[in-house]
Amino acid sequence: MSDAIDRLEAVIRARRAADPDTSYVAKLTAKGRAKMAQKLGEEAVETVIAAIADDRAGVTSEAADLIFHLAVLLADLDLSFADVFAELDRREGVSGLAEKAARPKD
Ligand SMILES: N=c1c2ncn([C@@H]3O[C@H](COP(=O)(O)OP(=O)(O)OP(=O)(O)O)[C@@H](O)[C@H]3O)c2ncn1[C@@H]1O[C@H](COP(=O)(O)O)[C@@H](O)[C@H]1O
Repeated sequence: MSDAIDRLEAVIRARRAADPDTSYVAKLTAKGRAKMAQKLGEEAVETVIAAIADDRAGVTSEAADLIFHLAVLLADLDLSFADVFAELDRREGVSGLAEKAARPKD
């Protein structure tokens, strides 16, 4: 796991119980999971808009917001990027097209 992700997860865990008047993580945590999910969606849309505008600096900034808000949501679910990367490891070497073709048909 990258050091930056490890540090981000540690600070989010530490700040969840902080004073919402002095901590954005605590403020968002107090608002609940639906608000966290909403913020994640907003940051995803902002990343999409920057990408369509070919705004590389914008994508970099919005992607950082996106990853931060994903980390806040994962923490609320007692999940971490280790869980996400373990899933990516499990998928390694499996073509996305082959995986989709093998899905049960409804
Ligand atoms: N990486 C981040 C980070 N990225 C983005 N943000 C904040 O995320 C918010 C999202 O931006 P918006 O403009 O959408 O927020 P907003 O307008 O307040 O949102 P709404 O009220 O409209 O929902 C902003 O307040 C950003 O400052 C972050 N806030 C905190 N961190 C990390 O979390 C740590 C702990 O932060 P605190 O909990 O604030 O101490 C910091 O030291 C950083 O390492």
